Amino acid sequence: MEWGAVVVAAGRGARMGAAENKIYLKLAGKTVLEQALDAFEHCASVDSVVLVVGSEEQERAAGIVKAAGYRKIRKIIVGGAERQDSVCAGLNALSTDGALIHDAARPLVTPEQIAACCAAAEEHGASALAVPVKDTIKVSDGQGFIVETPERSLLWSVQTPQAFSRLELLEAHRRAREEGAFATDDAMLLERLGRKVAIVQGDYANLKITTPEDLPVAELLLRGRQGVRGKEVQDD
Ligand SMILES: Nc1ccn([C@@H]2O[C@H](COP(=O)(O)OP(=O)(O)OP(=O)(O)O)[C@@H](O)[C@H]2O)c(=O)n1
Ligand SMILES: C[C@](O)(CO)[C@H](O)COP(=O)(O)O
Repeated sequence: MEWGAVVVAAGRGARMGAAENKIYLKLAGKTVLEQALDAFEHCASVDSVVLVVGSEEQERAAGIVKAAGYRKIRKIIVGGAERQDSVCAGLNALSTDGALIHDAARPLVTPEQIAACCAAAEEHGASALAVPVKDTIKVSDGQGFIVETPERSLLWSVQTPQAFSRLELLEAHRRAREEGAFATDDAMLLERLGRKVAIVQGDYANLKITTPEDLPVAELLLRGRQGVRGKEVQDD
């Protein structure tokens, strides 16, 4: 199957509290956005990429893409008010049968994880990268009291990339819009239609840059990888 990726970067990064969109912050010498795009550029399963950016940020993103020399980025388009709107805009701009959805805010994704999501979606119809939950999770009553403790062995913390048939995901987005459903990820839009989404076990390191304390952790992990790659080159 031919795979295209929608990389969504049109958020504001309000929880980061930085002066600019968090995806333009630097991590290990590159922007968060470039770290994420690098993985898609280096993944043999991916043919093309649509980058979805904020309305004021098209020029800046185009500059970054040009300077980095990415060959797979076909379009840079403007996103919407919610992540769901940005993904939908990206899906409409993509032309491949398979659609990978990825948050630009996850700079630690690897080409291997992307390829694993494509393979699982080819086998099962749809897939999402996820890691088993480490903490005990509580459900609250919304007023500060615990009401329930779900069985932890069944809980997964879902990440991106998530992989789908492009037309099936577009249809799920259309249904969600029509029915006023709001989802924080794309797997949820298929779940609500009773479709199966396979879990691909990922890595705790594929964190989402959300709040300021995520930055030093991601920097350390990325520098560690660069160190390993540097050593591999020396050993060759
Ligand atoms: N309208 C939006 C909202 C989010 N995103 C993207 O979706 C990803 C995950 O969203 P999140 O981490 O919530 O990013 P922000 O919305 O930027 O953060 P915040 O909620 O703190 O403002 C990010 O890559 C973000 O750029 C997007 O493309 N369009
Ligand atoms: C899709 C996602 O990365 C899964 O963990 C996440 O839900 C997106 O971030 P948001 O903070 O919920 O917008």
